[in-house]
Amino acid sequence: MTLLTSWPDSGPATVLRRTCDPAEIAAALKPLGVRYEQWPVREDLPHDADGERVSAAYRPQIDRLSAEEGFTTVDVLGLHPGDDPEYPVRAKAAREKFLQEHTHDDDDEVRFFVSGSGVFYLHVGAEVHAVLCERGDLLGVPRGTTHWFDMGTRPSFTAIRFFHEEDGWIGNFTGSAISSRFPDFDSLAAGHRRDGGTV
Ligand SMILES: CSCCC(=O)/C(O)=C/O
Ligand SMILES: [Fe+2]
Ligand code: NI
Repeated sequence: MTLLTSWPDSGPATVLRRTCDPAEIAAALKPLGVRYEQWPVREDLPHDADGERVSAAYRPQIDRLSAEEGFTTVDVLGLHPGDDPEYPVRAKAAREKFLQEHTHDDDDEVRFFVSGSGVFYLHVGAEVHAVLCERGDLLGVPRGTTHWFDMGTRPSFTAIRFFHEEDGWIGNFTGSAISSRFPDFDSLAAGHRRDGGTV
């Protein structure tokens, strides 16, 4: 189950909202201009399937969303523990990059989780909304939204990323250390599992 947790941006001592209900999550995110929906998952796909297999498996959904929203570029980003000796270095570098609060000023951030999980933290107005996404979740965050992303200390996810721009991922970092003051992926996922969640 997906988990949405909201706090004031002053810190996580007060929880403003905590829900696993997909309809509640979609309704809470809608006023922020954020699209949240769940797509049927391809159970036949290995969790660490390569980009070509992922694109082929989700081709109808990719084509439909691209036509609907005018996306011109789609890529598949995957990171899974396995035999790759480079995994620890790649995982650390990727985590550090996305953990810094940033915006994408020229493009929306639209991601579909093919497997695994990760947390998007949306810093909107005076609140922070953490969306713990898992397989089957589509999140669409409008350009200019201040956010960060945590994949945890042992990242395992594959996501399809949709872009309007050929340049792909361009982040503008705010320089804020806010991400260090909020529960990280490991802690949110552990709490969610204690409550019976599957992430
Ligand atoms: C789940 S896709 C990797 C994260 C990403 O692309 C991004 O922009 C995070 O803020
Ligand atoms: Fe981002
Ligand atoms: Ni869950």
